[in-house]
Amino acid sequence: MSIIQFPKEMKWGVATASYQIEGAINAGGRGASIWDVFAKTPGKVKNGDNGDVACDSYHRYEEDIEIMKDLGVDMYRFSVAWPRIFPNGTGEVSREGLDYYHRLVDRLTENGIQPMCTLYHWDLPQALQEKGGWDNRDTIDAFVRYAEVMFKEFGDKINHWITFNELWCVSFLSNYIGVHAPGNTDLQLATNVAHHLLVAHGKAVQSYRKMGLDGQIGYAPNVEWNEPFSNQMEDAEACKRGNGWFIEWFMDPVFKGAYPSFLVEWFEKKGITVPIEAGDMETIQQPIDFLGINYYTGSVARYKENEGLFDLEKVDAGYEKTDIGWNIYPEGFYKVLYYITEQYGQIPIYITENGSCYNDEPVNGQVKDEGRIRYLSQHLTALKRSMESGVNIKGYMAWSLLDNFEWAEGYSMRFGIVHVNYRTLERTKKDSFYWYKQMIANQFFEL
Ligand SMILES: CCOCCOc1ccc(-c2cn(C[C@@H]3NC[C@@H](O)[C@H]3O)nn2)cc1
Repeated sequence: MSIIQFPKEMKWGVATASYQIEGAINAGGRGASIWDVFAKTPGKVKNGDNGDVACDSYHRYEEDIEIMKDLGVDMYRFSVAWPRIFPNGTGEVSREGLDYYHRLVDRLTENGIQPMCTLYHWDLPQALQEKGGWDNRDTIDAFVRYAEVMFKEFGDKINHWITFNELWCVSFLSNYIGVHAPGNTDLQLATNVAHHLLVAHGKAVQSYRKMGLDGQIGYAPNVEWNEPFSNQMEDAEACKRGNGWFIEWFMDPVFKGAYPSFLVEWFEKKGITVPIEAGDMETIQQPIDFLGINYYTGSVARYKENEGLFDLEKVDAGYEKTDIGWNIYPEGFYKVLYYITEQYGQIPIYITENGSCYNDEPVNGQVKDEGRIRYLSQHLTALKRSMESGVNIKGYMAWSLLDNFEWAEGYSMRFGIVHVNYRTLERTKKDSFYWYKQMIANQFFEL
C-alpha cells in the first residue's frame, strides 16, 4: 500500500461551464449564443439535445454550492455566459446578467469557496457570429470590452481569471474538424480564429494589468499526448507535430512571442498562413500569472504518409477506455506536464480540467462509479509524479462537478462526480464524490 500525498497549499476544486449547466436560456434577458443555434441545428448534437434546461444551475446554484461545501473544495471554476452580459455581443450591458453572477460569486465566498472565472467557454453571442464571429477581428475588441466590464464589476471579488478555455477546441475543433459550434470545416478560417483568440487573450491581459487589479490571470489550453510507436525519427516527428497542434501552437506565442516554426512551415506547405498584423505577437506575449491545463487522454501514434493533417495515425495500444471511448492514459498526463515545463519553465500550473466519462446510473440512491475513482487515482498519481519532477502545480479542478451537456454528445455522456437526473434535475453524489471529498480532506490517498 502506498500513500500519494499532496502539499497542504494545493488548491482543490471542481469545474463547470455556463452553457453546459445553467439552462434558463431566456432568463434575465440573456441573448442567444452560437451553441443555442448549433444545438438546434438538426444532426449536430446527439439525440437533438440542447442547453435550454441543462442542470438548471441558473436557478439551482445555491444547491450546487451546498454540494461543493460538503465536498470541501477550495475553488470553483465556472464560466460566464457572454450573452448574459452583452445579449447582443456588444452595446448595452445587462444588469440582470451581472447580478446573476454576483449572486453566484457572493454565495461562493460566503461558503469559503474561491471563484475561478472563465470568461470564454465557447458560448459566443450569436449576434457576433452573424458578423463573422472569431474570423472577424472586430470580435477581438468586443471580447476585450466584455472582459473589461467583468474586471470592473468583479475585480474585487474574483482573484483568478481565465480568458479562454481550450483554444484548440474553439478554433480547430469548431472551425476545421467542425463537430462543435459554429461547425465550419475550413483550415484557414480555423487558423485565423486561433490567432484572433490569442490576440484577444493578450489584449484582455493588458486591460487587466491597466486596471491595477491584484488577482491572477491566465488561460486554459487543452492538451493531449501522442507517444511515438517506435524510436524511428519519423514517428517522433509526427508525434511532435500532433502534440504541437495543442501545445506549441497555443503556448509558444504566449511564452516565446512567436508561432512554432516547424508547424508554421508545415501549414505553409498546405497553403495556410497566420494572419499576423503589426503588434499582434507583442500583444499576445503579455506575461500571465498561471497556465491552466486541460487533459483527458492521449495515445500511441506513428507516422503515416497523408494521414490527417500531420501524417500521424493513432495506434491501438490496448489501453482501457472510458465510456466516451477515450484511452485512459495517465502516463500521457505526466509526459505532457513534464514536456510543458521543459519547454516553458516552471510556470505556475492549475489543472483546470481532468476527468472521465462513465455513465453509471443510481441504484437504490447510490452511483457506484468505480471507473471514475480509478481514473482519478491514476491521474492524481501521475500529477504527483510530475510535481516530484519539478512541475509547478498549484491546483486541480476535477471535470466536472455535475453531469452536464457534453457538447456534440449531448446528455449521453456523463463526466460528473454528481449524477443529474435530467427529468427531475435531482442531484445524486456518486461514489467518486465521496472518494474526492476524502482525498481533499486528507490531502492524500492510498494506492
Ligand atoms: C471526428 C473527429 O472528432 C473529433 C472529436 O474531437 C474532440 C476532441 C476533444 C473533445 C473534448 C471534449 N472535452 C471535454 C470538455 N472540455 C471542456 C469542457 O466543456 C468539457 O465538456 N475536451 N475535449 C471533444 C471532441
